[in-house]
Amino acid sequence: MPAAPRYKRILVKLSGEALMGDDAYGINRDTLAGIVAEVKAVADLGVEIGVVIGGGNIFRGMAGASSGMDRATADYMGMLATVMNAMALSDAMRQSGLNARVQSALSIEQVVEPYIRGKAIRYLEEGKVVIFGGGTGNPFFTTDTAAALRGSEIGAEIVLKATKVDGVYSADPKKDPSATRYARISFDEAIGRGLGVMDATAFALCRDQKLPINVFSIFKAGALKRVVMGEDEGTLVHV
Ligand SMILES: Nc1ncnc2c1ncn2[C@@H]1O[C@H](COP(=O)(O)OP(=O)(O)OP(=O)(O)O)[C@@H](O)[C@H]1O
Ligand SMILES: O=c1ccn([C@@H]2O[C@H](COP(=O)(O)O)[C@@H](O)[C@H]2O)c(=O)[nH]1
Repeated sequence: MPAAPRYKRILVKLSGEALMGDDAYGINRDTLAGIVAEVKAVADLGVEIGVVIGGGNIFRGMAGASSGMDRATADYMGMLATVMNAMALSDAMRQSGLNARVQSALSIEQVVEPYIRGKAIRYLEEGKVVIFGGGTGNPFFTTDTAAALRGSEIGAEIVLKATKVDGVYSADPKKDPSATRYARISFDEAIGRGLGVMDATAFALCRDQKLPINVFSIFKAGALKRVVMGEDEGTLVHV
């Protein structure tokens, strides 16, 4: 008998920046199709999947604020960017045969339906992938925190941070080539060491909800499925 997935319901935090592929900005169609194939491989196992998508490929509030823009205004622009990514992701999923729904934390009902927790859970039970756009709906937060929040709300067993690096390192591996990767690390240690792969708010919420996080590279073929099957992949952040 084939092995069963370790998790029945997961929350995938998908990097916005990863959608760029090798482009300098925006969404690379081939990269998007590759990411969707990774998600489909897990959906085909019968795993219920919620997705929170980032917006760094289009706009980050901090970047706007650093060029003189009001921070909250810049953050709302960042949240709108995540809704665009959610729509592109849902469209690519539809093309691959996946049934996906977008819900937004910001109210733009002509475009996507609003976030309604009960409805999201029903979609998951029906086997639909639910893509949460608009982050938390509040400025001064990130989509990592949205992933911790939605993951807690939908009763996910784990948050899977699908990003550009293959785990949590002792320092940012893009800046420090001598950084080493942890196979496992506790929330308290990750927060205490100020490891920048996720913001402290997201780490703290997951810690308090006893919701583990697995950080892995979305560019490594089959990595998402390996995490879901309970194999060693990336870094497990645990209570
Ligand atoms: N200690 C660390 N270990 C691993 N990565 C780190 C660390 N510190 C900083 N980073 C950086 O964090 C990045 C991932 O987090 P970031 O929030 O920037 O991106 P994302 O969530 O993948 O994208 P987006 O915000 O667009 O959704 C990595 O690309 C890496 O360069
Ligand atoms: O809850 C949230 C989530 C996001 N934002 C803003 O959006 C951008 C893009 O999100 P990333 O997590 O960086 O991918 C972020 O920089 C914030 O400006 C937000 O305000 N609130």
